Order: sequence, then C-alpha cells, then structure tokens
Amino acid sequence: MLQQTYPQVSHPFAYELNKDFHFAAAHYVPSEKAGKCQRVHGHTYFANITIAGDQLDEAGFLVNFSIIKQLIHDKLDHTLLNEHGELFSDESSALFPTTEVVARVIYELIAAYLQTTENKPLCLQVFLRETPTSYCIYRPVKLLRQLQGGSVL
Ligand SMILES: Nc1nc2c(c(=O)[nH]1)N=C([C@H](O)[C@H](O)COP(=O)(O)OP(=O)(O)OP(=O)(O)O)CN2
Ligand SMILES: [Zn+2]
Repeated sequence: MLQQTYPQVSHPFAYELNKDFHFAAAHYVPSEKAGKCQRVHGHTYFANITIAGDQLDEAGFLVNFSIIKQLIHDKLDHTLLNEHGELFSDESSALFPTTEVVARVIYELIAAYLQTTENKPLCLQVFLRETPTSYCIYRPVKLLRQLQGGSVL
C-alpha cells in the first residue's frame, strides 16, 4: 500500500496508533449539486485511523490493528454504500455517502467499538481518501475540545 504521512492531531496521551487500510465500494450522491457523482460509480477508499490512550490491554495493545480494519472493511468492502440503510440514507444530506459523511460514519463505528473495550482508547481522527486528488478528515471536535480543557482525562 502507498505509504504517506497524515496531518497530526494534538492530544495529551502516551500512546497513539495509526491504522491504514483500504476498501473498494460504490456510491452515488443523490443531489443535483453532485453532477456526475449522482450516477453510481466506484472508488478504492484509503483510510487512516488515529487512536490514542494511556492504558494498554492485556495483550499490550492500545487496540488490535486488525480489529480496526475488520470493523470497516468487512462491512463496506465491495458494497454499494447507499444500500447500508443503517448507516446512510438518500433522504437526508447528513446521511448521503459523501466523503465527509463516510469519514464520520467510520469514526462512529470505531468509537462505538472502542467504548466496549477494557482500556477504552479514543479515536481522534479519520482520514479518508476517495480519489487520488480528494480526501476528507473527520475529527470529533467536541471530544477534542474536552481534551484541551482537561475534562476527559
Ligand atoms: N465535498 C465533496 N465534494 C465531492 C464529493 C464528496 O464526497 N464531497 N464527491 C464527489 C464525487 O463522488 C467524486 O467521487 C469525487 O469527485 P472529484 O474529486 O471531483 O473526482 P475527479 O476524479 O473528477 O477529480 P479530478 O479533479 O479530475 O482529480 C464530487 N465532489
Ligand atoms: Zn464518488
């Protein structure tokens, strides 16, 4: 896989891990503003996930790299994103599978999993590349502001 550096998110934690993975998926954006992207087309999405925390689990992991990939890859790879009715919807722009929304949904899926773990690390950034020239970064700003204010630690 292509190696690249990603924008850093500032945080106070001792450990930070990053997981790169990719998945192939089709989508369409059901808005006139999307032009040609209203038609079904496909991408190889490249994701980089940033997770941080102070505590390791009994395996010495912040979180198992392979689980982070599985959570997203097993669900979305070789699917039509618009058909995931539990994640996306053609009825509301907040749920159209744009790069922005897909990045946020990936964050939500990973954050929900991390809350079930014993050491509860935090997802701080999702970088999602949709094409060679287009990518989006989602950051949980409420959480990051709480971290800056010291109220999560
Ligand atoms: N803010 C967003 N704009 C666009 C999105 C999106 O998700 N968020 N999506 C699309 C299309 O789905 C398309 O997949 C990507 O568009 P674009 O970068 O324009 O792709 P091209 O390969 O045509 O771009 P080049 O400029 O030729 O590299 C559109 N906009
Ligand atoms: Zn697209």
